[in-house]
Amino acid sequence: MAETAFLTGIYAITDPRFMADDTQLLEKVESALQGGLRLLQYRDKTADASKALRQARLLADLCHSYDCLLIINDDAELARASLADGVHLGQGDGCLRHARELLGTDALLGRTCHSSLDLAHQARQDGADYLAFGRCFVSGTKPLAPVADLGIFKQARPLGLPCVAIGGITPELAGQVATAGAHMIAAVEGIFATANPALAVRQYHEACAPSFSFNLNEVQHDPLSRTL
Ligand SMILES: Cc1ncc(COP(=O)(O)OP(=O)(O)O)c(N)n1
Ligand SMILES: Cc1ncsc1CCOP(=O)(O)O
Ligand SMILES: [Mg+2]
Repeated sequence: MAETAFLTGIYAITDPRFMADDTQLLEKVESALQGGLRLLQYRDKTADASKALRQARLLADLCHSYDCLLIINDDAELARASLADGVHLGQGDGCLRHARELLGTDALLGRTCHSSLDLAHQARQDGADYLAFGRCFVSGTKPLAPVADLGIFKQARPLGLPCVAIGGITPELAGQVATAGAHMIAAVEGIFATANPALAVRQYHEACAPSFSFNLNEVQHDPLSRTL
């Protein structure tokens, strides 16, 4: 039977604090994939260009063998060179239109909007495929990120784009974030600081799945909403 794919679910983000070398990176990510992860971001603010390219290529191969999409943080050129599926750009990371020109119409482009509907409108106009709001809670990974109230997800609904929640979201807190209207839950520590990323991904899914299916009704533009 034909299946339909949507930009929804758990969005895991790598962090070199929890995967010290290539072997640990691949082991931790493969565990998350075995738990059902279908969206991963490669994020390493400390990597030099050669490490970033090597690891992004390794992750692209691994993710694609599990039908998982790979997004690269900050760097559209790295996304192109590693055959990743898209790029996540914050407000200081360059222009979405340039990323679209570089990566093409099929690429997934994500934009950080903090807690701002104005930034969200701008991102949609510039061609974003999803919007990210946060941090939602206290985050050890990015403690100084601007705070977003969970009310932002209802306010962003009329934009018709899939919305990601990020920042301090544990499996215990994930249910309320999904109920608030997020389509995706992004997490670093909640998945990769644990000894068992597969279990963590399953716990997030259990907490969020019913709300995720409900929230999808509102999405007008989802680049993945196609029949496979
Ligand atoms: C899914 C997702 N949402 C937000 C961010 C943060 O991006 P940015 O504001 O550019 O901050 P850094 O991650 O670059 O520190 C993200 N990476 N992913
Ligand atoms: C990159 C980023 N942007 C806002 S909060 C955050 C960190 C998310 O990590 P964690 O899930 O460990 O709080
Ligand atoms: Mg960034």
